[in-house]
Amino acid sequence: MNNIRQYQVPLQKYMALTELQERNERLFYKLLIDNVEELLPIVYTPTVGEACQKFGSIFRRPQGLYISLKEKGKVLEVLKNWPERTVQVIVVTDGERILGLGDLGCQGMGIPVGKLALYTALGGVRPSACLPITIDVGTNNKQLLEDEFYIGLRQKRTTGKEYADLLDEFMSAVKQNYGEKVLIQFEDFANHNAFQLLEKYRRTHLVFNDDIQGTAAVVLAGVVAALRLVGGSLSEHKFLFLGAGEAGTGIAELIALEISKKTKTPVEETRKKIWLVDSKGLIVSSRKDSLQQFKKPWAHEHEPIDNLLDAVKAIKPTVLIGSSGVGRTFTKEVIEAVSSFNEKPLILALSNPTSQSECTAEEAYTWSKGRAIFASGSPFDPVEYNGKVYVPGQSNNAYIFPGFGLGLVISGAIRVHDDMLLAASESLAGEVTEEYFEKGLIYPPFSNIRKISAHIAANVAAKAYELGLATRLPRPENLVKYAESCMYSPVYRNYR
Ligand SMILES: NC(=O)C1=CN([C@@H]2O[C@H](COP(=O)(O)OP(=O)(O)OC[C@H]3O[C@@H](n4cnc5c(N)ncnc54)[C@H](OP(=O)(O)O)[C@@H]3O)[C@@H](O)[C@H]2O)C=CC1
Ligand SMILES: CC(=O)C(=O)O
Ligand SMILES: [Mg+2]
Repeated sequence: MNNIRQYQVPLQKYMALTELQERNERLFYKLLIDNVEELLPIVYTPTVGEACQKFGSIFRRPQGLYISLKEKGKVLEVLKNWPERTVQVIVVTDGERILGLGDLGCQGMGIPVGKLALYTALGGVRPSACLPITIDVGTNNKQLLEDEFYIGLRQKRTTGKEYADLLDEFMSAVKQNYGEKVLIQFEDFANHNAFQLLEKYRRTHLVFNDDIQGTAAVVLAGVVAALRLVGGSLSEHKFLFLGAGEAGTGIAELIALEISKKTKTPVEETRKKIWLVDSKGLIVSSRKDSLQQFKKPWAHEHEPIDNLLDAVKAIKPTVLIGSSGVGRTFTKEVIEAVSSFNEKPLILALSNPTSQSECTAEEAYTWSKGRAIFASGSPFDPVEYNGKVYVPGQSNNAYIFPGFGLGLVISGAIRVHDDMLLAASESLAGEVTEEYFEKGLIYPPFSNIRKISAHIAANVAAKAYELGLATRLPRPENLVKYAESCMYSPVYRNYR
């Protein structure tokens, strides 16, 4: 840590940690686990975003497996080149929507590598059982195509049948090589592929889309926890999203599902509490014909509104959620408006990395005159306002996916079910105790994450057994203890 702390520039810390991960993996994980709050912003958002942007020029050795269009017809052979035979979790991207930074092509590899480092450090999945994969179908990022250090295919993205065929070959090869119980986590695909891939493979493979499903579980947990501060039940709140893509509609759907289950109301009804704004304005029924499939359920009756501020004034949400990938969109006027009709507005600025956050923590607290309950996708330091210190929480799927994946792995689950997401979410919400509420936090600190992950894993595994989706039989009696016993720890053996 002393060495890492010598570096002033976060990207240099990232590079030093990458070298450490390659040189002494056990020490890397020991550092990460013991200093999780300090190192998370380096191996994960925001620094991992910068690392992906500059990936070509900081590249040393491949840390994951690249599968390119050139390998069409040979994907199984390529998979067999990976030296580990037992793989439990794959995180795969095609690099088209890296955080809120857009299409970074092959340079998106930093994301699967970073996510899997968290699978090990936060969720205890053995490093050797983690496989980062980037599928290289080209990039539409002109700057990268012209960059002499770009490491990927120098061509525009392929789409349509060629794309679908490569993905299909990949999905079959993974199952053939690693069996039915390997978890495939889709990460940072653009939404025009993400929803289709999830829909296509969720009945045949153990697949999980972190941006749609993991984000949904973490946000639902934060909102449920926040209700203890704000008051009211979930069904009494009104939600407005800026951004109606994977994160926005994924969260909206899980909230609607939870309200539906709690109030025994059809989900078609509970969706009416939730409104979304996209780049064209409020999603309303008059736009229905031109909307992408995943937005259609959110097209409620309302006159068209083309901007967020007017939507806030018209809808009067109690919860405002940013999932647009565009920074500084929660302006002073927007935050003042939402604070004018809420004693304690709940404001979540989910977009990553920090540069894309809809507002800063300081802006949220200052413009709401210290009344906002605020959390963000990338971390912000505590803020002092009017002599009081406010500690913003981090609303990031990193709270969910490591424990969620561990739960699937230890139960030998063969499919993901929405009820497992609700189970993970409930478990996380239950970890927020009074001492955190007093600081305004709606998530527990990451320093407790391994314990939290073990509880999430146990809850998810319990649900897998209940649903008949678990294959590890008999069911362990104490699932928390069992989860803990399965977790990798970076300790050295004692030799006599
Ligand atoms: N905190 C967390 O754990 C997570 C955070 N994220 C972050 O959320 C962001 C979005 O991700 P994701 O949902 O996958 O992305 P998508 O591309 O799927 O969705 C983005 C949405 O934002 C809308 N949008 C874009 N620009 C504007 C604008 N100027 N005004 C209003 N709406 C706009 C888009 O509109 P249109 O449809 O019209 O193009 C689209 O609906 C990213 O920054 C990502 O890092 C994602 C997952 C997890
Ligand atoms: C956190 C995450 O998954 C994202 O920003 O895409
Ligand atoms: Mg993501």
